[in-house]
Amino acid sequence: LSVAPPPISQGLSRAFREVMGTLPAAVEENLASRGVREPTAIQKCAGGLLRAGRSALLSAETGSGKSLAFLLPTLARLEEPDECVVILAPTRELALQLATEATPLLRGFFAGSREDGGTSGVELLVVGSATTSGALKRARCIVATPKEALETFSGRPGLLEKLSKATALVLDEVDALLPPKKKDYRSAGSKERAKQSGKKKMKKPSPPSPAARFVALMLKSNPSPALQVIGASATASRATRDAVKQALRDDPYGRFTVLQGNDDPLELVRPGTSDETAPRSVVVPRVVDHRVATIEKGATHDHAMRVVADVVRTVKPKSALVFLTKGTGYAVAPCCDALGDNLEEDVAALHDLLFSRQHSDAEEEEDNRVATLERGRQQLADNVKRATAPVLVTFEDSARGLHFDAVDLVVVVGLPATPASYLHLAGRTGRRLGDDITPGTVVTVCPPKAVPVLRSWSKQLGDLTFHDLVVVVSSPGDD
Ligand SMILES: Nc1ncnc2c1ncn2[C@@H]1O[C@H](COP(=O)(O)OP(=O)(O)OP(=O)(O)O)[C@@H](O)[C@H]1O
Repeated sequence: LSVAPPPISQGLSRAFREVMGTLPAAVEENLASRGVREPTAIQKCAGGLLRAGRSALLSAETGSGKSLAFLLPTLARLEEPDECVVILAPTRELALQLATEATPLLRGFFAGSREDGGTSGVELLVVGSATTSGALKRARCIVATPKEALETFSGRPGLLEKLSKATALVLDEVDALLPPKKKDYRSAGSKERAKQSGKKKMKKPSPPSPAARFVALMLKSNPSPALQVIGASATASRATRDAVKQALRDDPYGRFTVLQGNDDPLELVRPGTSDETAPRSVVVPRVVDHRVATIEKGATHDHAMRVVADVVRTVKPKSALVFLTKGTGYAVAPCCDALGDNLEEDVAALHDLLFSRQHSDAEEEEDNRVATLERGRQQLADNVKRATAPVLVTFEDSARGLHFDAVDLVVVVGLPATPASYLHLAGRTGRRLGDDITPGTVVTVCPPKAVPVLRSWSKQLGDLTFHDLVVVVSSPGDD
């Protein structure tokens, strides 16, 4: 099976231009090659606001184009050669994807200008990436995971100077970077009794996360009144906004304080409703079909992968992503081997596909590093588009924000940690391809006891229905 390329757009619609402004021809061409024509709902809601330099949190369903919604306005606002946009992402997989997405756009914005000089201007700061201080100082877009960003910039005045020139700080998958505080669900009575008996556990406050510390470092280093802060996530909520505001509270320049009578400095932008108090709608497109299949409790990874192989043969996907949840204790490599033994299709660890080439050239020259990034991504795209159905295996933690055109089956092995985790896993399918949203199936493979728990999340997940998957058991080679 081969995957149809996204339909070639006939050029951007008037609505898109109204939302995103006039874009250079090279940017338009790049968008056209991706089938972009009309703005998505979140792009419509957020485009004008972000172009005007406002800070905001973007909340819209998975696969709905949040990345372009923040990339286009922020890159378009870069003017001076030393200005830059800093993007934080919780995983290096997502950081790599964002850097890859930003590269041609940035080139498009600066094509022909003297500073282009053959480099993309996008620098990636993740474990294993090779970057230099010189490249970071010249970068127009720095994409990083929080720990690596913190380690690179802390205590280095030469580089902190670069942060002072940032026009925007983007926190992609913001609720993973700055998780909302857990609520204390104990009743008032039980809290009072615990207080009186003196038994209330004095919980040590946890130290600030690397993301929170990087945000603080950035605010301290950047005195610009125009610094824009943008967060994005399918599961961004008012609680997320409170968590972000908490991180912005100590801004030494007081830029994110709500002044009476003024607009909120961090608007929560959700398409479909102007009422922030309205209940959350489903955040995975309705075209996604949710199913369950069972394995024995405590099943070995061999047994679990035999069931996953049956699921793949039953659904017959173009491409599948298999997520191993933490609770299973399964490791990726043995699961890849076991699945490979049970399937004819190629099975690979997502991590190997994304990063194998990256590691090999730690000393590469600057130009080559950009090429390496693109090659890695191209390799991935080629693998996913091959004639056989590739099956990629990874941990649940690496799911957030990843986009692969061809994935029409997601297999979740074990029960995800929370309903929100389920949504981010499920949301790897049913994603936008040109003007359409491709349908997909999500199958959770878990012990029978976990099924009622999954079904009990149905309401929270926007009234999703989990049907049983009738698995066709067959052996490799059967037709
Ligand atoms: N206006 C558009 N028209 C057509 N395709 C688009 C448009 N905007 C974005 N896309 C494409 O939609 C796909 C999904 O976009 P993106 O990865 O930004 O989703 P997302 O909202 O960030 O999802 P998630 O919440 O899962 O991270 C990408 O392939 C992107 O190129």
